[in-house]
Amino acid sequence: MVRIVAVIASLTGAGLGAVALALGLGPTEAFLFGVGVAVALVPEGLLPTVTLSLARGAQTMAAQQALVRRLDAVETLGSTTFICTDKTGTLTQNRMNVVDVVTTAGRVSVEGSGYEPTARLAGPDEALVLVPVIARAAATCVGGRAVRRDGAWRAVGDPTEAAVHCLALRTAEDVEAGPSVRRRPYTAERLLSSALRGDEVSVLGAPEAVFRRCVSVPDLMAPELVRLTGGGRRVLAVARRTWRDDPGEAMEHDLELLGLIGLEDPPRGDVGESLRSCRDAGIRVAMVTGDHPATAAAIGREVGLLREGGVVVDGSELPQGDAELAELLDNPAGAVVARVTPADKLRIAYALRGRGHVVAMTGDGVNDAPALREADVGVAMGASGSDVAREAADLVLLDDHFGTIVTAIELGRATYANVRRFLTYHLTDNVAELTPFALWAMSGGQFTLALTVLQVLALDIGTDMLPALALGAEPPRRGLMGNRRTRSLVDRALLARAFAVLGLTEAVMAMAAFTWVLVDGGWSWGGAPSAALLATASGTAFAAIALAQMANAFACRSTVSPAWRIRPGTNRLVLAAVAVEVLLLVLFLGFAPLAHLLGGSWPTGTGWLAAAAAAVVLVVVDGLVKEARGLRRSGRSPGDAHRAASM
Ligand SMILES: Nc1ncnc2c1ncn2[C@@H]1O[C@H](COP(=O)(O)OP(=O)(O)OP(=O)(O)O)[C@@H](O)[C@H]1O
Repeated sequence: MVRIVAVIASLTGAGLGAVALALGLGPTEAFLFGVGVAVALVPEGLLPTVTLSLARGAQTMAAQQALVRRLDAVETLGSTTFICTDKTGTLTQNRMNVVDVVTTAGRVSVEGSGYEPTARLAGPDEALVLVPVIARAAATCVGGRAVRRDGAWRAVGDPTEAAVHCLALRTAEDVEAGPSVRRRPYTAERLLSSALRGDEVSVLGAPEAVFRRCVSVPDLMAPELVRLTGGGRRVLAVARRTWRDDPGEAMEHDLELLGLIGLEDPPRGDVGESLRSCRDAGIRVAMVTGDHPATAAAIGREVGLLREGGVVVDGSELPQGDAELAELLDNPAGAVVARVTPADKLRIAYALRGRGHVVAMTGDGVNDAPALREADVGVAMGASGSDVAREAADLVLLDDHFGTIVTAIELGRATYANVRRFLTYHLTDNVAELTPFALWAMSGGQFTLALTVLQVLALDIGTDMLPALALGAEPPRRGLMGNRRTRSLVDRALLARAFAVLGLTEAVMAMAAFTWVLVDGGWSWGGAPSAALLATASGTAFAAIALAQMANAFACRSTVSPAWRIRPGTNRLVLAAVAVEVLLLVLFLGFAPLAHLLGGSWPTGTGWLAAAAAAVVLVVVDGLVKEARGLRRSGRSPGDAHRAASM
């Protein structure tokens, strides 16, 4: 954006310089005019202010466990309209615990805490005797472990696997005993893992993947699967066979089904609240998970992601066309896509972007990298994700928490609102700086030029810089997520306020102060004032703009509240910046060598009064416009008025 402004400013400067030449101004004066226009239009302080504001946003996010890997992601985060999130670990705690075992002779419930190897088992005797067999076979397939460390039992490796190992510790003896194990680890493509110990093959995996490989599936398994998944359990099926060859894919067929294991993974406590914030902000959320559709739907309902009328779809049944896919997921009552593959995730990100959404997509696996790159904001898990996913991401969640994504979006929005604040502030100044050059040219040089190019630079880079930076640090307003965010940074409302209200007032007041001092000193239209009179009048115009900008710093803190209704102490940086601005103004006008270089001298008493009036009038005009707009809004809808109150 800064580059675009610079190009427009240069072209406008060159164009108007040429017009001035055509109107009869001498080449030197026309050139001076062109340079003045260009310098006045370029908000020289904007680039560092934007960069520092984004950096500050990134720093605040890091303190909230959200690590931004690219600075511009801060702004993109604030624009997010769709979040595609994992389930396990993001919406849930990823603290797996086996609570159900279904054997071929009936079901057994397991009551144990965390990864502790003690538990109470309840169920029919003929089922209870089968639990150790299932647990041992399942544990053979996994590398994750439940271990005692620093006095507590913890998961080492994948929590699902650690919970399976823990079940074996709770129910079976000599879990590790026997010949060495050759494993085929779990992959999301196969949805299962297997192991060969001696001549016995054990297979553990998603029920549909294991059932397909079994010789037969006892009748009780299908309803038990529905019961378990409907209760939000992650379900693993366990099967076995005898094998006297090398381990490989072939051994994972013609299996005997031993049973099902149901794991509980409680939702994170504050996910419901984060989801409500998303809804208030008009952000859609879809769960995109590798888990079973019924498990995912149950968790979705429990946390409030999926409501009446929401959609649940299996990854293998996604619509072929991208437009239909995006339309299906863009559901205000929530969407769940289960048994999803990395390729599905890539398609989902692509389709939703095609529908105009700004998409944040979470991912942890190596294969998630393309989807993370396709999304506007790729979000990787810092605690459990792979390095490849982190490399591909724009945002890394240090705590894997869904709430952290929402906090990052909120902070992104706050940063975005701040960029709009200081943009308004800078643009106001540009109007006031451009006006003297425009009047001078339009009058064919009859109206004396009020500002020098160096004075314009002193305003842009000197006095304006710190208040703009302070506006970039405006603390987030409560209810910010309730605001529908404007799509573009510079919209009609911002331009109208900066140019037609603030800029116009500041320009009129500065030029009035300048003319007042000139006329008071004996100048009349078309005449050339003495050098001393011009310097005093020019110093007055300079002071009027600088003082009006001090008032503007307070006015720009809000787009709805008049400056007199905003408590100054809530952004002390603005107070400090304005104090420095006063010192700079005194230096620029009172320190003779500098004042001489810039081309303006210390104003008279009436000059100072006229300059101070610019500040007062700017705050009053801005405040009255805000009050009038507030009245109009509350006349229309009280809800709108409340919603708009945050920026
Ligand atoms: N270590 C494992 N061994 C065998 N099967 C497993 C293992 N881990 C998971 N599964 C099965 O594979 C399915 C998908 O699990 P996976 O961990 O790949 O999903 P995910 O995409 O990481 O889930 P989420 O999006 O919720 O984080 C599970 O429902 C489970 O049935």
